[in-house]
Amino acid sequence: MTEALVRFEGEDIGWPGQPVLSGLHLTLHAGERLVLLGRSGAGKSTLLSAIRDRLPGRIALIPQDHGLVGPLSVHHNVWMGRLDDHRSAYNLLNLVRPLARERAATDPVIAEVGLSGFERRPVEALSGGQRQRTALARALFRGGDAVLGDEPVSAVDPVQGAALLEALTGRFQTLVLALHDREAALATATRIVGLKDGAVLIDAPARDLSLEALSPLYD
Ligand SMILES: Nc1ncnc2c1ncn2[C@@H]1O[C@H](COP(=O)(O)OP(=O)(O)OP(=O)(O)O)[C@@H](O)[C@H]1O
Repeated sequence: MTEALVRFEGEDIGWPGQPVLSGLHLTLHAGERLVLLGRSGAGKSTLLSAIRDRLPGRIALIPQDHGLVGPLSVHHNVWMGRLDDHRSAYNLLNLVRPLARERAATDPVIAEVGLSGFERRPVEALSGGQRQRTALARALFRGGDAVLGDEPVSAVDPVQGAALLEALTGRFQTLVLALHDREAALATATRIVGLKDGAVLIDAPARDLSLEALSPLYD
């Protein structure tokens, strides 16, 4: 078995006095593609943030609200994925006027998510799906040991979503994603954790599961 990255051993996860998941047992290993499923409010975001708090190494995040800066361009938002790799004077310089080398660095990931031509467009002038793709490009640009994504392809169509999930699996060794699309989950995950009624109802290799096997999560 590969290295254990995060371990929960019978813990309550949630807010003080308000556990969302009680007595959670879960171990995340390097190289896993873990997809969290469950109805709205089941605790997927809560578990993602608990995993994020403990995950070692360089992590790329795709938050549910995208976490973009509206008045800034697509280039700047993507480039912010590597803000902590540079000194602040350099960052300020690129913020005032994007440097050719930084544009050359972000252009390929912007193209990968299908946003070529939108590099200079302020994010606030984009559609919901285009914003989501910008957040995805930022994670791809950041790179790292793992990516955590909260509904990272919810605003794009299934074909585009499948291509974007493939881009993530190609870029990161370890993935933890909350998804609502069960077919996408089965196609992407090595392991599926299904949450229901404050507990883990399903924890199994994706290859052993089917759409039918997932339906009790949504009853
Ligand atoms: N800041 C908070 N303080 C207290 N309770 C919260 C807070 N945020 C969420 N909750 C509660 O925690 C539970 C789980 O929410 P969570 O956002 O983890 O669910 P989810 O499965 O990600 O839902 P969705 O699919 O709608 O995003 C819900 O009952 C929610 O009301």
